[in-house]
Amino acid sequence: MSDVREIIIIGSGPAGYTAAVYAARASLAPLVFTGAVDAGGALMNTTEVENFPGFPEGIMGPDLMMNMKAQAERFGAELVEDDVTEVELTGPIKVVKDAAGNEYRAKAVILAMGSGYRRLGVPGEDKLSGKGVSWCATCDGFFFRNKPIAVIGGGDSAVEEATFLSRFGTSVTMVHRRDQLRASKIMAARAEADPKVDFAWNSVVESINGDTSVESITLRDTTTGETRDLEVQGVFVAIGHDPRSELVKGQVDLDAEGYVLVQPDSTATSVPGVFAAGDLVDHTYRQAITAAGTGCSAALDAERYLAALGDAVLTDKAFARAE
Ligand SMILES: Cc1cc2nc3c(=O)[nH]c(=O)nc-3n(C[C@H](O)[C@H](O)[C@H](O)COP(=O)(O)OP(=O)(O)OC[C@H]3O[C@@H](n4cnc5c(N)ncnc54)[C@H](O)[C@@H]3O)c2cc1C
Repeated sequence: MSDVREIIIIGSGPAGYTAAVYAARASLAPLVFTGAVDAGGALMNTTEVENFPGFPEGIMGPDLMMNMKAQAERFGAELVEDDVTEVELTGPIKVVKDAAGNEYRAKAVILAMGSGYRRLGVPGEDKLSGKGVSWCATCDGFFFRNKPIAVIGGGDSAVEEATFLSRFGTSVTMVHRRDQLRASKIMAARAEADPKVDFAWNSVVESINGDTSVESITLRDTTTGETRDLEVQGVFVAIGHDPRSELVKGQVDLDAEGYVLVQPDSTATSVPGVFAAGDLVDHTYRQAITAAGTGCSAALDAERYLAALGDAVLTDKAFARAE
């Protein structure tokens, strides 16, 4: 059993690193898989983070994540900069395999693989990401004060983004491929009643244009095929999220949209010894601070689970001695 660790954490966003800080400080020597390409998580792709408590002047996303990494390492977390490609979670000893073909075992696993914002996949989107293109109005809306904005999408979250952004922008154009919103009636009515929100119906984005920042988007009318440019300085893409739960599909319970299900008031999944945190479980808030919060909870839940396992082993030994 010597090569069996106490705890393995998969993911190095705010959820994974916070879980690592707590687990390391509890002397559980966590092994953290950071991911090969996305080490540090979603905030590595953003500029200023202004709403994470403790940084009154804001902090650059990559700096915040480097700080979290350093804090986890300071207390003894061990990092593997690779993707986990396979897991076997059902038994009492969990097996985790990485892309390099190494195999690791642990008594508890924390899943913190996050979720990916769906991208439009059009020219200009990658180049201007963080330079006018955003996936998070709560995070970035403030930067578009008195500027024209477009929100792409027609569901509840797109409407929520649009009505939130109308506080800041001079105008907010909702670009939707259909001729009416997909959002619930009450949400749609809210957008329609907002004097700053207007609509580009039957429209899809062909490209996002600008050299160093967004200057316009090119829209194509889905009924006539005609294209036109719309001058905007902010583009918020709100066409959905996909939790990165493929790795554990079929092993832990997921909801219909693929988010990992946890028990009420807990981070425990359907499998004993497996906990989940951050955007991987979160339909609603999807913020760095909420991910960090549930990362903390997952480490504390795992710590209690391991302590109970230890108690069970001690009790078994005591019974064995008495027999
Ligand atoms: C552009 C942008 C700007 C944002 N700005 C803000 C902001 O200003 N304020 C705010 O509060 N929130 C912001 N957010 C939201 C915030 O980034 C997320 O809510 C938060 O990062 C979620 O944390 P997480 O740890 O759950 O997941 P993530 O940060 O997504 O991290 C997931 C981690 O899992 C790893 N991973 C995934 N699969 C595997 C695997 N198979 N093996 C190993 N590792 C794996 C990835 O490499 C990554 O390290 C922003 C998001 C984006 C995209």
